[in-house]
Amino acid sequence: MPTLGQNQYGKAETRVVRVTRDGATHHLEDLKVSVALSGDMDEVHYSGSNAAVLTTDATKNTVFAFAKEHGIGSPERFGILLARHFTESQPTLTRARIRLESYAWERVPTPGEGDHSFLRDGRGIRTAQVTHDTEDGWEVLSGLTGVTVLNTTHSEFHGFLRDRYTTLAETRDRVLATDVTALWRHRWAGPAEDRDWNASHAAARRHLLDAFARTYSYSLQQTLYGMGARVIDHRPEIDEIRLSLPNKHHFLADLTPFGMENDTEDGAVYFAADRPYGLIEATVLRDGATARIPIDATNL
Ligand SMILES: O=c1[nH]c(=O)c2[nH]c(=O)[nH]c2[nH]1
Repeated sequence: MPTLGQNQYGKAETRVVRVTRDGATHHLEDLKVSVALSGDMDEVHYSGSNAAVLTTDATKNTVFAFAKEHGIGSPERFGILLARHFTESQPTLTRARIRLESYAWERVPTPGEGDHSFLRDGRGIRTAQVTHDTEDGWEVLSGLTGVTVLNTTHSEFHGFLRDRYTTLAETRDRVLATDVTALWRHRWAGPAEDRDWNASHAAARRHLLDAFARTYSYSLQQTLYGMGARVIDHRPEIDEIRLSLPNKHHFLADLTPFGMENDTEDGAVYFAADRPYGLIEATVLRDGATARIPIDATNL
């Protein structure tokens, strides 16, 4: 008889929006939550007995009930509350992994008319992944995705290997653009739903953007390392960060058929290519730390 391997189940992509009222000033939290549970699940697969199965429907209901009862606060805190609830309330559930996306809204100012209008912020999505395993303990990852950044200069690329298929021209001045996906692992220091996850996230985000902007780049790989190292150097609570950076190529448009020069010196026109794109990925680790973020965790 074939053996059942790793398995998990739960409700994926529950969208939950919480409004908190402070008089006429309202606050909005907007999440997508995916629950994946594991444990004593041999029987449901082998024989169809559901006796050990907490329904995926109940896990979805728990997301809404917890949002009302405990508030959200931050994706990390909310993920910790949910993971703890599932592993501590059901003996058959020994592992809970909660993935969260958080969508930011900024206010549309309406002086004198209350504060209840919002504009969805398009500057990327905040992510988190909380895992509680009754044997292995806790892991909290925070991250972001879809944060698009571009430098119009201070990027060169030359000196690379050449083989018979290499045609790329060397460049001393190019546009460097990417959509940042990053996931970082927090050093675990006990139950921490009350930690200031929002401040930690804001600081890590700031360091990533600052390092992207300030690195004089000879490759996107070098920029990636600079971004990760900046976070590790400045945030003692973070031991590991994995980055996935597509190279959003901007090619100089060929204007010679029109008798026009097009060079970077005095401002140029680029063709912003869509695909294919280079994809540069790496983990940056604190000295002595062990890499635990899976290599494809940033490609979900
Ligand atoms: O920053 C870059 N890294 C590469 O590895 C690469 N390869 C390439 O064609 N262009 C670039 N740019």
